[in-house]
Amino acid sequence: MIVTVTANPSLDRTLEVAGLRRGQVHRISAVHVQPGGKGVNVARALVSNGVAARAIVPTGGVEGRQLIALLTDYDIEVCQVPSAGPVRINVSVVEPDATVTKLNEPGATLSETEVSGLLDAILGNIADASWVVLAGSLPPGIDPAFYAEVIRRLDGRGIRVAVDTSGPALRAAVAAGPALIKPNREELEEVMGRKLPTVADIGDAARELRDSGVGAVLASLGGDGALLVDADGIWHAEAPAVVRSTVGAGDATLAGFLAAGAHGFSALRQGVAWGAAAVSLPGSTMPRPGDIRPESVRVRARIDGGRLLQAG
Ligand SMILES: Nc1ncnc2c1ncn2[C@@H]1O[C@H](COP(=O)(O)OP(=O)(O)O)[C@@H](O)[C@H]1O
Ligand SMILES: O=P(O)(O)OC[C@H]1O[C@](O)(COP(=O)(O)O)[C@@H](O)[C@@H]1O
Repeated sequence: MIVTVTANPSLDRTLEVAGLRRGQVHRISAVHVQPGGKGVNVARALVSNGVAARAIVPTGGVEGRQLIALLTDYDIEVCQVPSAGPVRINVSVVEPDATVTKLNEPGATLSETEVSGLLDAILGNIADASWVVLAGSLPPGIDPAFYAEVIRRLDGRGIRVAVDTSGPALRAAVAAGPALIKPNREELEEVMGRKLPTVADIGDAARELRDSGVGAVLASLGGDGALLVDADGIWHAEAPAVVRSTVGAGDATLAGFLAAGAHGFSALRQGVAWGAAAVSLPGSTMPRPGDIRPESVRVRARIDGGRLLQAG
């Protein structure tokens, strides 16, 4: 069982438009409304590929009820933590060249009681977990060290923790030594406090994080694929894709990596295959087995030191 925690879930509206122009009226050509938030997406990707997942989510308001209704389409065990404020709505605007503009709400403030309800829900629903995935931003009202606190509470219980978040929450989580983090390039640059223009720079940063106590770093690099540094080595992998929507691609990558054992180049291959499949699907649609092509992924153990990453 893989348990995901999404402290700040969302209803994701992906709008397809011919071209975004500030200050103009736009006619939308297609709308996708999907359950969202990073841990929710990881759980959707896992169950879509036959891996058992439980999603822990605070749910409030009409939007929370809609989120739960949309999740009934998936075979996910959902653990709801009642909250007074509504689940946020995040809007992504996708243009024909696959440029994505994301408008993410902060989310409703969680009260102290709701935060301790969330912590209790996590601690009470992980006995059968091999992995706990702490994913996405924290809503207002939660201490940025919340994920770090969960990592410390799970220490010594034989449960591995993966973290996919950003900013101060990621920095605090890194200091608590999780088994795995899945930053994208921007998040990694933020945590390192420096620019990382090349694949080699990403590898150096990932090694430094491992030296500081993080078990493994799976850095997703958009069109440049992903780089893994774990106890056994370093690999870079990428796959060609016809890009339609990148929303949720990082979540699909993390799900594929965990589903494949979360270790070494074969798990990296699956992660990149799931990410490449996700970008070819509309909205934040998670790939199913028929969409995923691990044979199209090229994995290298030698890092092309000078290779500049695409502008992102
Ligand atoms: N333009 C692209 N072409 C091919 N694959 C892509 C592209 N953008 C993203 N991907 C795939 O999706 C994965 C996750 O994308 P990324 O943008 O790094 O994550 P996040 O969604 O977390 O920001 C990448 O590792 C890659 O496999
Ligand atoms: O919690 P955050 O950082 O605001 O991100 C939430 C958004 O990220 C997503 O999980 C998509 O994530 P990625 O595109 O990074 O994989 C959306 O479902 C959601 O709207």
